[in-house]
Amino acid sequence: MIDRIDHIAIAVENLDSAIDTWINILGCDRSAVTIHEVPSEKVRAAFIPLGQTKIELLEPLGDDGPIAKFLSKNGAGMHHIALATDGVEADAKRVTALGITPLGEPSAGAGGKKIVFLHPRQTSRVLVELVEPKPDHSFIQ
Ligand SMILES: CC[C@H](C(=O)O)C(=O)SCCNC(=O)CCNC(=O)[C@H](O)C(C)(C)COP(=O)(O)OP(=O)(O)OC[C@H]1O[C@@H](n2cnc3c(N)ncnc32)[C@H](O)[C@@H]1OP(=O)(O)O
Ligand SMILES: [Co+2]
Repeated sequence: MIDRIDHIAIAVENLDSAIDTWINILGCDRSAVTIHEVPSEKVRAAFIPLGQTKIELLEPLGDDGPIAKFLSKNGAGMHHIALATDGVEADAKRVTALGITPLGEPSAGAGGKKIVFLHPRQTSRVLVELVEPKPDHSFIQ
């Protein structure tokens, strides 16, 4: 069941300067930021904790991949909203029955959490990521 926003994601050209911007806006220490490279998504991600949710900053790894393509078309900006669920497979099946197509099978996202995306054409043109936090919450960020 989906029960909260896990993170709000922003595509950025330069991760380090975006981290500086957002830790200043949020008034948090840089030591609270966790950075993950996820080659399968061709992205380097920084998570900044914000109460029960996070800001995710995404910089492309290389010239191809979803973030590179998004930036080349739109420049930096809001990229997706991630919703936390205790069962990503069950929710992917549930939304499929509603006619919303998951983009592929659930796979490992940042920190090894199980993720799947839904096509924005079927979700009010907002890219939605379903994310299943690890049971031991070993990867809070
Ligand atoms: C490190 C993992 C991390 C985590 O949280 O753990 C991540 O979040 S990884 C984030 C990067 N990975 C992804 O984004 C994977 C899912 N995305 C995709 O599969 C594609 O980006 C897709 C299918 C959304 C779009 O790819 P496509 O090649 O079809 O791009 P187009 O530019 O042709 O777009 C088609 C259509 O979709 C609209 N679109 C694209 N991106 C977005 C977006 N971020 N938000 C809303 N809408 C989007 C685009 O405008 C086109 O619409 P159209 O009706 O054709 O004008
Ligand atoms: Co994400």
